[in-house]
Amino acid sequence: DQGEVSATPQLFDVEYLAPVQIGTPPQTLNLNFDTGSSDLWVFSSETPQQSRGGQKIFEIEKSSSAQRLANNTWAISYGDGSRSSGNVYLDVVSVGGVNVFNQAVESATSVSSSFISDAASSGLLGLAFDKLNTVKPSKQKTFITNALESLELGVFTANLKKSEPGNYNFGFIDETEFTGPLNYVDVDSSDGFWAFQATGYSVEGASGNGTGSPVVPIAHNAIADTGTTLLLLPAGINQAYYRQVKGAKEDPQAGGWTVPCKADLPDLTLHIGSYKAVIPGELILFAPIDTDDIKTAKTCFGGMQSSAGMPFAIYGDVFFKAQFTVFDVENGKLAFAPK
Ligand SMILES: N#Cc1c(N)n[nH]c1N1CCCC1
Repeated sequence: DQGEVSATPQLFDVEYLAPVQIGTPPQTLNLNFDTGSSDLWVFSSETPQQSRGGQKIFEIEKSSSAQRLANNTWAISYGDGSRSSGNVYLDVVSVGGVNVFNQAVESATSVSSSFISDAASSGLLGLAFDKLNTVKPSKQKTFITNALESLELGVFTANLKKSEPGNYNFGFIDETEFTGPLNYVDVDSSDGFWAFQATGYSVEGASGNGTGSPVVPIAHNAIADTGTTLLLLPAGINQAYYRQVKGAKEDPQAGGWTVPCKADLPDLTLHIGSYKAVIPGELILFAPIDTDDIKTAKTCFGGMQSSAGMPFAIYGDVFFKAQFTVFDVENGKLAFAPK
């Protein structure tokens, strides 16, 4: 079996939503596919009215195949301080035609403010490792773990795009979505994340001769996380990069590095083993912070920020807009390729 779903960016590419069918008859909800967590949770008929902000909800009572997983609950909190919790059901879940029966569908009875105010997202579909699932007392499996035996190839892939829909594929690798060979890297899933080792970076134009700075070996542990918007890297990489940008500054008021919206940003190359992952400078220009009109805005937030204080760097959506990525569940590997 195999399937493909669109991944549609919300305003300023802050998150990407994909359609998921849940229950019988199928109810389609747009969920945030998150390779940084392992719970599939939804706004539902159990979510208090006061905690809804216009999201489409999963109407549990309308699904003839929904079964309560008695005496089990879930509660999750994310790195940005957001959190949600509730009850657990088993039901049929389909993504791009890939069907999983008896998938744990976690129904929210409580959600924090940032979820309430995100009207477009009906919840999350976790794609990290089962170890991170929060259901207690019986930890549940992710959609991809449950789907694995039915998939042609034990993989899923991410092909996100700047300001236009991309896609997630399940069970196959579409060679038309990338160029050149796939570069495989080892994954350490012992903490439940798609964690890997990056070996350094270089900044185009840094040496002034256009061939880019020498590789600076700031090796760092990183996770591949589609649920994070930006590229969060060691402070030293941020300093070396933004020092090349006239008008860039680290502004605690803004929450990090800002650049003039008209800046011509250099490319950033992330060295992963022998692979050079090039992040085009224009992807490191993120949302305007002084107005909502990018045409007149003067100051923009940087698409790369510091991971200082975090246990690892986080390769978020900015990275996946530049690099086609294979999440090889079968072999516990990641693979990257330019697009
Ligand atoms: N913070 C954070 C975070 C992350 N590292 N992966 N997914 C996250 N979220 C999903 C929905 C809210 C935050």
